[in-house]
Amino acid sequence: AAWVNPTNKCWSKQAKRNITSLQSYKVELKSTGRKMLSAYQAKIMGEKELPSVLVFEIGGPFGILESHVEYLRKHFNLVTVKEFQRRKEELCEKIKSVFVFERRPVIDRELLESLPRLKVVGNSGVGVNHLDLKLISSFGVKVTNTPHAVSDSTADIGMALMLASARRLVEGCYIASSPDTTHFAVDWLGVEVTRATLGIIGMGNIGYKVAKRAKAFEMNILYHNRNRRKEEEEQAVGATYCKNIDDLLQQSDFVMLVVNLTSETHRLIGKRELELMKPTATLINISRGEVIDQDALVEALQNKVIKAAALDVTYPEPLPRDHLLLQLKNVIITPHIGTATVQALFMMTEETVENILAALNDLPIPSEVIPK
Ligand SMILES: O=CC(=O)O
Repeated sequence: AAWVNPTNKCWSKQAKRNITSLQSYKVELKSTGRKMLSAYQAKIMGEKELPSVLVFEIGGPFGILESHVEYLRKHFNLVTVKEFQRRKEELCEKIKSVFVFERRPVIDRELLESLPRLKVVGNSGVGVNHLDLKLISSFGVKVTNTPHAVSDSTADIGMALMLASARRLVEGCYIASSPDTTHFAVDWLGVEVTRATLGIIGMGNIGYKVAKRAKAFEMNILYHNRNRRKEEEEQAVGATYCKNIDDLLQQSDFVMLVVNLTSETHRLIGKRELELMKPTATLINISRGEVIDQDALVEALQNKVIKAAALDVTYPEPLPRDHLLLQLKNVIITPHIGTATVQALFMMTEETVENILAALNDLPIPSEVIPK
């Protein structure tokens, strides 16, 4: 029987969904993506079978979500790590891509050496600090990520942490549900986010989405970024550029970290930076734990150098149960849930599929990560 390309049907539906749901991705899809989608179809039609893609596992706490499997199988022949290990000789010549979610599967030299036809590592997520980009690239393999799919949900978590910390939401939940509570006293107060100063460090896709949200809270927005944003982009969200991070730290009521973890941002916030912050300020981290010197942060929180911290990321994750950060009342910690929404996870899968297909078909890749 003739091989029927299952991507055909799915792309048109998919393209429509992308265009309505991926706000900032819209622009890219319109200019390049739409053309690319039909180009994929043309190219893929010429192939006899779907490309084989290695995934960690299907289902389970660390595997591909069951609800994504059907979609992925429309584009790829999925090979789990276990299956690959069992049938290595036969499969190693077939696998052209690895779909990575968080650290799974680990891409090390041994794996790279065992996959001679590997062309692309598709990371489902924006942060690629867990990938050795130089090593991967030395095998002639490309790396892609999903900066668009993650931006709304991660910006939302930044806002949620800022609001929860400012209004002492976690303490409030405890008081409301504690058996010891007999009446609601107003003997502790939060602070308002409205019209406060927010300093955003890292003004990429996510940082900019945070700024958009903060504008609705009438916040005074400062930002620092390697590259200054265009004037019209600054004006659209009312953000002021701080070339010097120190200025931002000194002026902000809330400092939000939204940078990628690189050698330049590793321990970006240490003792000196915490001391520059206001004693009334809150530090929010939605990037990677290693951007902060955690020991310095514990000390600053204990000594009231800053008022509070709200962290979606730490090192390690999870923290050891006796870690001091878990014992401080002025700290909120969430379990790295920036992208943990139904929508974000599916869009990440979609964006990864598009990246992988583009790479496998020698087409422009929507989100390629180039090693520096
Ligand atoms: O942490 C989440 C991501 O890197 O997308």
